[in-house]
Amino acid sequence: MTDLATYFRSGPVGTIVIDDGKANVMSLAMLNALHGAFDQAEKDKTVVILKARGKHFSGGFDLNVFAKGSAEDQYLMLKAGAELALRILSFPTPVVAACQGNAYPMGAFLIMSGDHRIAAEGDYPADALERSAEEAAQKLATLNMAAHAATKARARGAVIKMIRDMIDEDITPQYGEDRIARRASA
Ligand SMILES: C/C=C/C(=O)SCCNC(=O)CCNC(=O)[C@H](O)C(C)(C)COP(=O)(O)OP(=O)(O)OC[C@H]1O[C@@H](n2cnc3c(N)ncnc32)[C@H](O)[C@@H]1OP(=O)(O)O
Repeated sequence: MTDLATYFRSGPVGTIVIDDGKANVMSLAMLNALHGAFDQAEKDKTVVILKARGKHFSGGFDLNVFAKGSAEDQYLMLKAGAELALRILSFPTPVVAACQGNAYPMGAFLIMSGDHRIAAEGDYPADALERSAEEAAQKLATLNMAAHAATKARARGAVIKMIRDMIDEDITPQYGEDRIARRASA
C-alpha cells in the first residue's frame, strides 16, 4: 500500500483516504493502492469509509494514460478500475462513500458501488461530512455481517455477473491494442 491511499482502523470502522495531492486521479498506482487498502479492510473485517482529501473526490481515470500510454498501460488501468468497482459492489462488509467534491467517471463508479453514499458540496463543512460518514459506519457495524454479505450478493448478483463478464470478455489486452489503433488513425 502506498501513500496514495491510506487505511486506518478505529474499532469496527476502517477508513480509506484517497490523496494524490492534486485531483486524486485513478492511475494504475492509485487503483493498486486502493486495492491494497481494501485488502487490509477485508482482513480486519471492518466497515469501510471511503473518502478523499482535497477539493475533488477524484478526477477519474488518468487521462495521460489514454492520451500517451501504451496499450498495456491502458488495459491494466481499465482492468484495475473495473475490478475495484466490482470488489466494492461485492465487498463482504458495508462500504460508506463520503464525497466532498467533484467525482469524474471512475471516481463516481467507486462511490456508486458502495452501500451508503454521503455527498457534500460548496461550503458544507468537511467535519460534518466526516461525522455523518462515521455515524453511518458505526450503525452499519451493528449488522450481522454474514447476512449482509449474503443479501448483497443476492440483490446485486445480476450486476456483479454482468461486470465480471465485461471484465473477462472485453477488458482484455486487445482492449488496449484497439485503443492505440484508434488513436493512431485519429
Ligand atoms: C469510464 C471512466 C472514464 C474516466 O474516468 S475518464 C476521466 C475523465 N475525467 C475528466 O475529464 C476530468 C478532467 N479534469 C478536470 O476537469 C479538472 O482537472 C478537475 C475538475 C478534476 C480539477 O480542476 P482544477 O481544480 O481546476 O485543477 P486542475 O489544475 O485542472 O487539476 C489539477 C491537476 O490534476 C491533473 N488532472 C486532473 N484530472 C486529471 C485526470 N483525469 N487525468 C490526469 N490528470 C488530471 C491536472 O492536469 C492538473 O495537473 P498539473 O497540476 O500537473 O497541471
